[in-house]
Amino acid sequence: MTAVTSERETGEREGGEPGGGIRAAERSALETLRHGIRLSPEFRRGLAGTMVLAVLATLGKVIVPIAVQQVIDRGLRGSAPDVPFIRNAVVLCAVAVVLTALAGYLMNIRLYRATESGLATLRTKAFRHVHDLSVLTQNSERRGSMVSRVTGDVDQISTFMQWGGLMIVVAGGQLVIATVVMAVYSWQLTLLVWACFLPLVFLLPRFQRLVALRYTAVRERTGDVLAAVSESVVGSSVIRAYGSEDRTSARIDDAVNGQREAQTRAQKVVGLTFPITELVAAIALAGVVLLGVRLGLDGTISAGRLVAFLFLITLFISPLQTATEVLNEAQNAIAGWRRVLGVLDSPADVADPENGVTLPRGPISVSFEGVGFSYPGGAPVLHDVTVDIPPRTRVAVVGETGSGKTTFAKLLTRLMDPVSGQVLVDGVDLREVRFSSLRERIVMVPQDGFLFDATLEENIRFGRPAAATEEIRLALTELGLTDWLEGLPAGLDTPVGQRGESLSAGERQLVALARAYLADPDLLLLDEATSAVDPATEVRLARALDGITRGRTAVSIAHRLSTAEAADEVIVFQHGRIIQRGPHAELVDQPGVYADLYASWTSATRS
Ligand SMILES: Nc1ncnc2c1ncn2[C@@H]1O[C@H](COP(=O)(O)OP(=O)(O)OP(=O)(O)O)[C@@H](O)[C@H]1O
Repeated sequence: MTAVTSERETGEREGGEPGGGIRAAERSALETLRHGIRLSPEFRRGLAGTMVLAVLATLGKVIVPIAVQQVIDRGLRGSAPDVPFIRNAVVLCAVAVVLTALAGYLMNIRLYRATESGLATLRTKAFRHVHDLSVLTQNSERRGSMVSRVTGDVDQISTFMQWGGLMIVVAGGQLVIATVVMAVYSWQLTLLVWACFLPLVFLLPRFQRLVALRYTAVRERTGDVLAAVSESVVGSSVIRAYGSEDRTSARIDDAVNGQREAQTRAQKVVGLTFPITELVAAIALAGVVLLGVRLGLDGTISAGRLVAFLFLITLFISPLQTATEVLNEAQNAIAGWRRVLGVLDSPADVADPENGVTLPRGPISVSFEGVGFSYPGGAPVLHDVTVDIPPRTRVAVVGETGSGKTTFAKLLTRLMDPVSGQVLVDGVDLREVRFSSLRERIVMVPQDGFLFDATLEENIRFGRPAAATEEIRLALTELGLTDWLEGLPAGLDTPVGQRGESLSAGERQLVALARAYLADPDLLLLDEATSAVDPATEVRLARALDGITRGRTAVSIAHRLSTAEAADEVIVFQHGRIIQRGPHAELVDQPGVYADLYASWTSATRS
């Protein structure tokens, strides 16, 4: 069970905790569980009934030893067996066994139902919250970790809640009830049994720590395998192009072997639990037989009680045999809870305002007033940016790499909020605008717009889910893309593949533009793609860009300065400040950053 759990893990464990994760890591195991159950109250639903069934299932297990004792001591005591008594005892045993099995089954069903609905709530809450987190929290290195938290980590909790948690309840009850019955039969033999098992009870947690350590190594090695395999799959074209298949295979082989060895080392320790508990049980049995016979000869214990004792000892063994695994699972589950709660506790730093403003439709104006921004823990990347963009103006934002252009665009779409100053649309602070209104009026087309594994039509419709096929066709016609559409094998029904891999980079941009055009925003932000495209697509892109920006306020992060040439105004960024502003024709004649950028761009494109 543990091994399976470990293999499901992704290797992305403790690292990359979002802000709240630190708090979550400080919580004690009990607090973590309490907090988790508060967030998904379904876990508690019907718990009292489940506990009653657990007690019944456990009680049922001691009925057989008690019946055996009664049959031997009372049914077989006289010169002739008391057949009716024995028959009643057998029937009672049969009923008890059936009822125990039934109670166990019902308890399982109830437990599964409660844990599954609790986990479903947890998953939904975690996924929703991931969407609420700003881009600051969701930077690329953390996205994978977020996904593993809401999938693998929740699965880990699930394994424990449905198996380990139950084992703790049943096994704990089994130990208590068996001890009580044994003590009633003979306190001397009970002491003997506990004396044999007590060292094991102290030893098991230490043992479990060793198991946990070995499984940590397994998880690390599993992470290596995943990293090696995913890198080789993602980079398969580069690997083939450079003929480095052998090196890649060797890396994968090493990782797989490392995981196999770690897994074997872990299993060696886990496998020890069984023989050790068996050995202790055998010693206890031998001791009980020896001492029991002496007590029997003294007349202190009856034959029936002694035999029942031997049965009761077996009730001891199973919980102890699985204790190492259960403890390990409990530890994994608590770690899983901590990581999931870490996601849920990360504050959504860009919040939808309560009673937010809905902006009326129509041409939009933008103002940045003394805006400053720095990424968490980083140096300021925008300094006192002040700029006005009148409605229906086409603005090109240019600057060297890392000068702050994308940060400017992210602030304008409220993917994050400024550290100082404010961003206004139509005179309203962005922080006061209702999310739905904001997303309707302002659309950003990123460099590589994400395409879903669906048809071209479905991908374009993402801009406006209610759009009819004819409207999608019309949008493509208005953007001058009819010839492109007709050239595609299945027209609008062409599948684009995962992330749009069946299309060229330029075609993916065309789809992203058509999607934005269909959304019909009043302010359009374009992060122009840097990848080179073929001349025919270049012409189509230019045509589509012209069509999409016409009559709107449009801000383009221009990597090709032809976009700046066509814009009404150019804004030049350097080191997070606006250092030049004006039409291309004016700026290109002034000595300065823009003229230099333009000169190097023209020489690069002409060479
Ligand atoms: N998520 C982030 N976390 C920390 N720092 C960041 C992050 N994103 C960008 N930066 C830093 O902010 C600065 C401005 O980056 P920005 O992406 O705005 O520049 P840019 O002008 O758009 O660059 P490019 O043309 O290469 O896209 C850079 O120094 C960059 O390293």
